[in-house]
Amino acid sequence: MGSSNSPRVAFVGGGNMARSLIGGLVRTGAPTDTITVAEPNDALRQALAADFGVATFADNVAACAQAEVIVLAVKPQVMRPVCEGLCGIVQKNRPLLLSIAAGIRIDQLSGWAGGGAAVVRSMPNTPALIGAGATGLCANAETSAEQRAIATTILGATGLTVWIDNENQMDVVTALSGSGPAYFFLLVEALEEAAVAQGLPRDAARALATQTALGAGRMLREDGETPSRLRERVTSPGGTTQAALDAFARGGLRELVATAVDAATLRGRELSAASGA
Ligand SMILES: NC(=O)C1=CN([C@@H]2O[C@H](COP(=O)(O)OP(=O)(O)OC[C@H]3O[C@@H](n4cnc5c(N)ncnc54)[C@H](OP(=O)(O)O)[C@@H]3O)[C@@H](O)[C@H]2O)C=CC1
Ligand SMILES: O=C(O)[C@@H]1CCC=N1
Repeated sequence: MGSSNSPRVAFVGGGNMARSLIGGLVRTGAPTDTITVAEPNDALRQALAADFGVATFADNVAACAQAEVIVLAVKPQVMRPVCEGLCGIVQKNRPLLLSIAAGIRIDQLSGWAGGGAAVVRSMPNTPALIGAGATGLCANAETSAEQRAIATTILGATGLTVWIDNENQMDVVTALSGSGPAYFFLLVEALEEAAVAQGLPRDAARALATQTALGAGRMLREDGETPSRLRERVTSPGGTTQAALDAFARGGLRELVATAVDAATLRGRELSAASGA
């Protein structure tokens, strides 16, 4: 962003994910007077105003009054009343609705806001906080090419963006990259515990596990080789890595990962079903 034609963006919900997206926008040069935030928590409002210089509101409609884009950044469980409360302003001004909520479908968002709205459903992740996010996005037919480009700019300010054509696949995106950081954190936790159990001091175990995760992640992105080829390069025949990988295989690691992703995908579908049509 960062020009006089930056769109006016209102965030509804000023929690963790909204903070990371606002930070990305401000870092990449969006004028702070184009950003407003609605957030019920007084302390959060004050922190957002102090940290980013954006205007904050306790009232959702007031925050969205001038917005060309409304970023819906509340929990899935409160999305319905939030959209219903914005119905009047959406029908009057026809802003783009840009949701980051897990599970909630485009037709639900549009219907709750009175119908006919341009809607982009997206799924960012917490590395957005440090500009290393990964976001899947999906638009409905009412969304113009210009609005898609705006959505790409907003989410792209925090990292990689990937457009998904089939909305049904957004629950898989949620299960993969939305929840995914937690899977890698869990693996690092488990590696640290295992090394401590073998006698390594905790500080050393955490530092080595953390740097190994970073190094492996950078190789995945920068080396150009497939994950399986990179794994093979570490694995000397009859060596230590092979012994560990055999133990993972005996424990059914791949099947367990598939079961976990399936559970997260199903949970996304349950979240939308629980909110009604
Ligand atoms: N955390 C993650 O890793 C990811 C989360 N998401 C999605 O992002 C969304 C937000 O998650 P996250 O930032 O973690 O959650 P947070 O709870 O940190 O943020 C949500 C904010 O919305 C506020 N809020 C509650 N009700 C309303 C309302 N009626 N109007 C306006 N604001 C309201 C909450 O206030 P209060 O706390 O006072 O209720 C809270 O500050 C969710 O839909 C989630 O599915 C997407 C990708 C990754
Ligand atoms: O756990 C959740 O439901 C949210 C969505 C993806 C990451 N956190």
